Amino acid sequence: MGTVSDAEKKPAVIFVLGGPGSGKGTQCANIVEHFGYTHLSAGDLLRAEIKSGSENGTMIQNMIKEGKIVPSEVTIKLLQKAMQESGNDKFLIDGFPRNEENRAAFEAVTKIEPAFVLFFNCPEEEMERRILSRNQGREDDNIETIRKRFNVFLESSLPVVEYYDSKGKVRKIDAAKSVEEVFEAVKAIFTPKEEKVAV
Ligand SMILES: Nc1ncnc2c1ncn2[C@@H]1O[C@H](COP(=O)(O)OP(=O)(O)O)[C@@H](O)[C@H]1O
Ligand SMILES: Nc1ccn([C@@H]2O[C@H](COP(=O)(O)OP(=O)(O)O)[C@@H](O)[C@H]2O)c(=O)n1
Ligand SMILES: [Mg+2]
Repeated sequence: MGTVSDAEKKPAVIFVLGGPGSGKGTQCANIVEHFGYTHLSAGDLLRAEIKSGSENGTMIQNMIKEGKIVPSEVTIKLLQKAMQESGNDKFLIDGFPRNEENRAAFEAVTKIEPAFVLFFNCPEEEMERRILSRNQGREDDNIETIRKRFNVFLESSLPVVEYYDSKGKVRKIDAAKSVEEVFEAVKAIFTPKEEKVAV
């Protein structure tokens, strides 16, 4: 505990960001299959926390319904627990950090810097279409909440992407294409250069 060897064992983290409906979850599932990462969706962890009947459940549910961002203390605890339980040492953290508070708190608490940020760039009309046909029974996938989530994305989440961009850490993907085409672009980022076949 707290030794140098612990510091050496810091897990590899990739933040997967993009607006609601940009395809983060879909592409993370593909990356898991091909590259052995563990996928941790902050939204999925928060929804599981509601279902578990936790004391924070009602607060989380209300915030999700309003498209607001849950205090990072709650979300980071869930992420840390899932990381420990996974037994893996490489993670796709999907939908987090969603604002500056998420970002700064994660860094302060875990001391982990992401290897890079995978950013799915998609026009709002396309994201809206996708969410409205997602059919996962989510309480926030209605037009009223979607509009609020888009505003939060523009005002709070994009600045986080810009912060990492200023550090040269953003790998931006055109997410408006088909699932297959987007995954081709994703694969190019995850495949080490020496393994790429020259053409
Ligand atoms: N490239 C794509 N083209 C069309 N539909 C997509 C694409 N990627 C994902 N979808 C669909 O759009 C919806 C939102 O995708 P999802 O992966 O849940 O996005 P996010 O996690 O960013 O909100 C899902 O119903 C998914 O099947
Ligand atoms: N870091 C995060 C991620 C999600 N959330 C909440 O969970 C909701 C759904 O997040 P999600 O990542 O599952 O949504 P999508 O971008 O996948 O559509 C967000 O709108 C927030 O209310 C949060 O509070 N903090
Ligand atoms: Mg998602």
